[in-house]
Amino acid sequence: MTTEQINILIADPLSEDGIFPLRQETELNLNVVVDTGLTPEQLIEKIGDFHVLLVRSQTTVTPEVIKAAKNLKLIGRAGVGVDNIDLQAATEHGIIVVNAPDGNTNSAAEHTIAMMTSLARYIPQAYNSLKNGKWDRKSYVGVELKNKTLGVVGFGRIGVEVAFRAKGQRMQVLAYDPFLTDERAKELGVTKATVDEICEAADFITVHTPLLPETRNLINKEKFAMMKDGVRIINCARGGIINEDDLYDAVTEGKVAGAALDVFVEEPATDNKLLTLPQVIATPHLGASTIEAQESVAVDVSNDIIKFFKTGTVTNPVNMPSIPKELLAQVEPFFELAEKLGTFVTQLTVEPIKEINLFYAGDVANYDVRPLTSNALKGLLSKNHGNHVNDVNARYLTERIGVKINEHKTTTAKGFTSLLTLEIKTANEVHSVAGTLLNGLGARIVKVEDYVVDVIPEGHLLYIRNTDKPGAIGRVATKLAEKDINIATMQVGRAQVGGKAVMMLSVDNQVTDEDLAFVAELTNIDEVKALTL
Ligand SMILES: NC(=O)C1=CN([C@@H]2O[C@H](COP(=O)(O)OP(=O)(O)OC[C@H]3O[C@@H](n4cnc5c(N)ncnc54)[C@H](O)[C@@H]3O)[C@@H](O)[C@H]2O)C=CC1
Ligand SMILES: O=C(O)C(=O)COP(=O)(O)O
Repeated sequence: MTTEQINILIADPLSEDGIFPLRQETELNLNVVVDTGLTPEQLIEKIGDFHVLLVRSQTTVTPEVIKAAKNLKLIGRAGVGVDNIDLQAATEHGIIVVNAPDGNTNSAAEHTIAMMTSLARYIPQAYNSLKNGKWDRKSYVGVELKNKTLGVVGFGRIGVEVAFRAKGQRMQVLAYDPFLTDERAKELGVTKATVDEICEAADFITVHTPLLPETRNLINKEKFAMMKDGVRIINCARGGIINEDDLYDAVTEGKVAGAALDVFVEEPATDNKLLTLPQVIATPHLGASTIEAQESVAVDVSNDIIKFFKTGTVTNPVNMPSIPKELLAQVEPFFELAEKLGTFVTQLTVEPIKEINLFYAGDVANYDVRPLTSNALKGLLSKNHGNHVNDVNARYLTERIGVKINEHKTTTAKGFTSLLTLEIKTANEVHSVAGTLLNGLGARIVKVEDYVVDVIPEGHLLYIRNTDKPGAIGRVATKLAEKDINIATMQVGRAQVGGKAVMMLSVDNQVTDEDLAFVAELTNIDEVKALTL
């Protein structure tokens, strides 16, 4: 049981029913603080005490917030879009970001359909008019959805659900998504199209992509120019996917008959010029605002927080690869071994590493080995980054310093069921270490450089390279005894009789390379290194 207190800051309004997993958790010592509506300065001041930050779309998690977040381990987004969170800064600081991608799909899709129907039939305008005492039937003659073409740009969870519902309205659906295959389009009963084809053919266009550099201004002046006169536009995804100035012009010029917007470049959007246009109907980012969606996203993100602090893994990571359960079961036993190999090999050199080669051999090569590589890199970087390196940032930090990472797979493992070999290259040196899992006995290092050994990768080790001449082993043992360094186990290996050899000793207490200078001076000893795993 973990007793250390985990402080959780809920900075945006979350469903109280949805956070019940946090409230009722007993194994972890969770301290949940709800403080919504903080200014950016207040958040920066406050965040240092917290291990978890939970947000929706209102709170912007800037690099400054992350810099001030000295204890932060996890940022939870109770919803889909993470464009309000600086993922790069989070990754750099080893902070895992999780979201709740499934919980609000229905609500967002239903809201999109509600907006499209309202747009087609002028419901908000007519409502306003009637509430203002007018019985005006002439101004609000709408269009039917039936037999119209809906273009869906971004065919992920929400896009697909919108398409299903639109088909229920007997609309034809054109869909664009870089990942949409012909087979899937056919299976879902939609026609695959490009964005340009959608612009040319659609009567209604709805966007459902994330806001990314590639999707910002995806629908712009050029795209409006391609559209049919009288097209209607819906955005329940993110402000900025449709260029707001270009939309304003297209509406005022009469190209676009109307637009329904739930999201805006700047929110709260009380001062947006689009809202002055009678053809534009709008809601204040309400796509996910239903009892059901809010409960669901809060439950999902709460469960991921608990899972993270109990197991170190999460279900919905945003800035690290998600490991499916089946894969995790296969590769998790190798995590520690991979990390130890990294910790081991990095201590064999003082030169900067330029290239890392990971060789996966045998059974393990049948799986996605990227999580193992992350663990190996974590071990490798630990010498310089201590515990600031983790699964989230290990690959990022390695690549940032310009180190090349190569993964190689082969099915033959030299007699082992699975064998992991880690090789590092510096400007002048190449070092390698290999390890395996022995049935029932755990991890073993089985090869260091070219020498076959059998070493448990833990504790304090001495790695001694020598020439295979009588007396070398005895001299080392005697010298260590003189200095009161107790040998727990000892392994020797050699490439050939009388040639280069290696001794691997485990000792009871930590020693440094300096403590061992006297060993290096012994006859036939070439190199001595103290390693801690
Ligand atoms: N208004 C609201 O309250 C809500 C808004 N959203 C927003 O809806 C959007 C979509 O959410 P989901 O469907 O759950 O996400 P998703 O990840 O399931 O789908 C997004 C799709 O966009 C596609 N995409 C990426 N780049 C693209 C490009 N350049 N062109 C076309 N498609 C591209 C992806 O391949 C993916 O299939 C997100 O921006 C999310 O933040 C989500 C929930 C509620
Ligand atoms: O999930 C999303 O991406 C949303 O846009 C929902 O935002 P919200 O949590 O309602 O602020």
